[in-house]
Amino acid sequence: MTIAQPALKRILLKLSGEALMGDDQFGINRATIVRMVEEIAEVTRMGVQVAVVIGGGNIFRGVAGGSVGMDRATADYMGMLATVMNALALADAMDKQGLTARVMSAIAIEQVVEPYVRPKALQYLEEGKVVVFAAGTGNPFFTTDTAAALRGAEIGAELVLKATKVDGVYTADPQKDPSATRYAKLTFDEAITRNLGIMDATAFALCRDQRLPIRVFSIVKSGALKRVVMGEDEGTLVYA
Ligand SMILES: Nc1ncnc2c1ncn2[C@@H]1O[C@H](COP(=O)(O)OP(=O)(O)O)[C@@H](O)[C@H]1O
Ligand SMILES: O=c1ccn([C@@H]2O[C@H](COP(=O)(O)OP(=O)(O)O)[C@@H](O)[C@H]2O)c(=O)[nH]1
Repeated sequence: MTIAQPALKRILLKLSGEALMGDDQFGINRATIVRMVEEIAEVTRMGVQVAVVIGGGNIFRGVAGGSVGMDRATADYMGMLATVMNALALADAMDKQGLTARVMSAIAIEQVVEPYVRPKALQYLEEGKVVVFAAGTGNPFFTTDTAAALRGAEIGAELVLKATKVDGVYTADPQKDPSATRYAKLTFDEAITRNLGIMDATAFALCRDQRLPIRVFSIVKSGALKRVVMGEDEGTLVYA
């Protein structure tokens, strides 16, 4: 009997902050995080190297009211700090489930997390550790989706996997337009010219230029991460 091998060796998984909320209104839902970590552990055991970029929307949108009228860059730094909190929670859950996780932050907070140093991140991945990239790109006016594209390119990931609440890229936002239909695949140029709001244009453009494909899939659907890693058709593929 031949055992099926994963189709991918190194992946960059983008988890939106909102995905960590589960059914809660904001914050981190423990059951949701535990389930996600189980899925990550499963593919790691198959020998896939996993790096994660975590969002901050679940915490940041909870405090965003207080940022109304604030300087944009200052509010963005608050958003980046929110991703550090999520990264710590995620890494803690990973350690509890037998994975070895390392958080690397794009902003220096040295008493709390180690700084992002690319060769160190590559070393951890080679060692089978899960690297959680926190604080996005470290720059205001960007998003964690762009951070996923950037770090994905930097570590030589074969694919960026965007795990989100919807199960792919639709002709319009499916949460607002029930008649929207899902693409099985589409090019970056199509995604950008059609202004599809699933990811920002900066992230799409970076992946397009680096020829780094993105697969958008549902975080709610159990086993989806493994199916993507096995090369099965799950969600939507965006390619150059
Ligand atoms: N064309 C589209 N196809 C799929 N989802 C879309 C589209 N346009 C907007 N969206 C929205 O983008 C969201 C996915 O982005 P994500 O980063 O997970 O969420 P957020 O930006 O709210 O944190 C989905 O929840 C969906 O409602
Ligand atoms: O490189 C980055 C990444 C994130 N952010 C800020 O952090 C917030 C949270 O990130 P994001 O919205 O991407 O999280 P998600 O939607 O994935 O939960 C953003 O709104 C930005 O304010 C930023 O300024 N630069």
